[in-house]
Amino acid sequence: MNFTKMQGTGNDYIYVNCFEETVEDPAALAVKLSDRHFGIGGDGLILICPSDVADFKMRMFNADGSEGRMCGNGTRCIGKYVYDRRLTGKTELTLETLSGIKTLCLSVEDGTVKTVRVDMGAPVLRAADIPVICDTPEFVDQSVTAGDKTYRMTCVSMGNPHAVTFVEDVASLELPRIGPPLENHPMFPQRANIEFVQPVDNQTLKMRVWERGSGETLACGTGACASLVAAVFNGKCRRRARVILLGGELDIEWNEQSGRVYLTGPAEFVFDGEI
Ligand SMILES: N[C@H](CCC[C@H](N)C(=O)O)C(=O)O
Repeated sequence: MNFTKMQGTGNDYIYVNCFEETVEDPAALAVKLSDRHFGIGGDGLILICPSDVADFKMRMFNADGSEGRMCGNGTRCIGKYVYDRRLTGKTELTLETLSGIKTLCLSVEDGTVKTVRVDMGAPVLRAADIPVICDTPEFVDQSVTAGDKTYRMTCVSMGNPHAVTFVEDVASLELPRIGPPLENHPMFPQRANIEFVQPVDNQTLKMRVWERGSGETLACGTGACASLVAAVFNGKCRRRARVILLGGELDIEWNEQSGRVYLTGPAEFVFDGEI
């Protein structure tokens, strides 16, 4: 089977073109191939599939084999893949995901995609829809105790669940220790992606992420969107900001008129291979 390794701000996935390949058990394949010692190595597996309702369809699997409902960095890489590999000549695409149809706008230079702007849709804050188990309609700036610590968290869904907490210094955090108790907290019946955000100024956020099913990744597109929304809700930044991640930078805008979040960033090929 042919595969392509790609990365968006360091969030690296193994991509399989399911117009040409058939993947019988994607969950098991994601676990096997994501292993950075015994497999190809990646944050998970992404299938590029035909769609009856959009130009293409994405299925995304975390490194633990769980299927995610949306992947911002992954959508940008799919945009680059399908344009550069001539599966389409369009620079405005629709992509079917488990969290609805997303629109991608490809910026092309010298015949290849450099950056992609993704309409990520409107954020969801209703607790029951994230989902978060709590006794309030939304979960904004409320306490969560996990392990030996209590955090002030704001929960947002971008089609997948996120819990955002604001910190003084992201660099000092030990995510492998503090991430799992939050990811698996009983208040998150479907687990959650956990973002640690250090506001730099009202247009710049630093962020690290402990991802549901993949652990710490160098970037998380949906997490950057959730972080921006949470920062606006908590009065920590304007509706458009640069999010600085370990793997690079993303431009996130929560548009006031439309209420929709836009994610803009790079996408890169790493290598092609066959297994
Ligand atoms: N890295 C992805 C998010 C993966 C989310 C996944 N960990 C889950 O929701 O289970 C992104 O760029 O949006």
